[in-house]
Amino acid sequence: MITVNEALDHLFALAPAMPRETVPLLQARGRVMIEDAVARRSQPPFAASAMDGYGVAAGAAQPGQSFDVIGEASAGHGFAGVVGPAQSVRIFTGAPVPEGVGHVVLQEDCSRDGARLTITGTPGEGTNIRPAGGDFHEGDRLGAPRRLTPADLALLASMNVAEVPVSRKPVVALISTGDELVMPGETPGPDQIIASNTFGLHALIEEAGATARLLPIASDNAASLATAFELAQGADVVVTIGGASVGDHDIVARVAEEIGMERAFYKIAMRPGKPLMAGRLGEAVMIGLPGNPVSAMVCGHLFLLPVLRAMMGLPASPAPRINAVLGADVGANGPREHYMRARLSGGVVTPFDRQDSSFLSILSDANALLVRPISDGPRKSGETVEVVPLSRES
Ligand SMILES: Nc1nc2c(c(=O)[nH]1)N[C@H]1C(S)=C(S)[C@@H](COP(=O)(O)OP(=O)(O)OC[C@H]3O[C@@H](n4cnc5c(N)ncnc54)[C@H](O)[C@@H]3O)O[C@H]1N2
Ligand code: MOO
Repeated sequence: MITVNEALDHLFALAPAMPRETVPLLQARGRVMIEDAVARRSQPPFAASAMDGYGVAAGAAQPGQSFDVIGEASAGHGFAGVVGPAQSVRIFTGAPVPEGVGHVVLQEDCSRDGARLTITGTPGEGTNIRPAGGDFHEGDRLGAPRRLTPADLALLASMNVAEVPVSRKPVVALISTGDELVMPGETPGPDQIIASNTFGLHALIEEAGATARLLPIASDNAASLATAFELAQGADVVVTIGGASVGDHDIVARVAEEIGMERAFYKIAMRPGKPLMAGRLGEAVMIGLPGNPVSAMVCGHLFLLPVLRAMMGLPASPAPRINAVLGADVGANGPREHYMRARLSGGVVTPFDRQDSSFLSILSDANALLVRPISDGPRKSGETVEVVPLSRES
């Protein structure tokens, strides 16, 4: 059996890179920008007032000083004249600062009588003026590759960049297999259960910025599975769920190979997730996930997400790990790397007692996977361990 990292390397080698496309900002959320964006203007483009108040000459903002108010500057409407040492302008937040003004005094620190202004408070040291280019300058770059966040989109808009080059979203076909499965909302027969990890994986894929295509459940026979593979044509990644193990009805590997899948690996030294398989299927990469619901989801985090990220142009790297302090004693680990469902809180990670790879209630409570290396000895509470965060602490 190969290791988790060896399996990941195989998958990165199999994964096709997505072509480039250009999208307007409103469609760019969560997309991977694959070329640097260059600011087409500076921000602010002019020295701008940060407050509502009165603009006076630098050094003139002293308690008791009086000025003639000679005009007004507001956002979108500058004051064209020059402001002399005994003069001031009414000015509002965002307005271009007129020539001659070096300080904006807050209106709370002033009293006004007609065209006469007197500083009644004590203006602070700060000038309340934002210098031109204080945020960024024309020509500054937002580096790629990066998955665009809401903040990035606001920055790009501010740079006057209206559309961005991104990688096309990978299309992932999801095939659940098994005579026992029905869809949520349907009425299962006495020996049937509801397809579940299919929906978790769908959400993981969409959250990663790819497109998930849920195909009809395939029955445990070659014809049904072959039909599902046909329906998956055109996808960049074909993911099967279940039928990966050694039972008489576990036919995914055989049927996939019959239709031309070139196997890269089968079985990894990992728990849960041992019967994972992968290979090339035409232009696509095929990933055969184990059916146990938690196994499929853990493999989704550890393999599918890194592969999708790499396909979209992000660095080919494993699921991020952090260090945490162990919150309970744990026994020795066996010959497979164990990803224990755990709760991470305040830097302390505590594995759940029940680690059955079919218990979704435990996975739902977990927000991290505690990584137990192959043949790791027993560990005491308080030792430092590695953790793969699954979601934010809550
Ligand atoms: N003799 C052996 N038996 C098993 C081994 C082994 O090494 N030797 N490995 C075990 C491990 S580990 C796993 S993991 C499972 C994986 O089996 P399959 O990938 O063949 O999955 P199935 O048998 O089809 O299903 C397993 C389990 O999961 C349920 N399932 C399947 N798909 C879904 C779905 N989409 N949603 C919800 N539940 C699903 C299915 O009903 C089964 O209960 O094999 C062990 N056996
Ligand atoms: O690897 Mo299986 O995924 O342990 O349950």
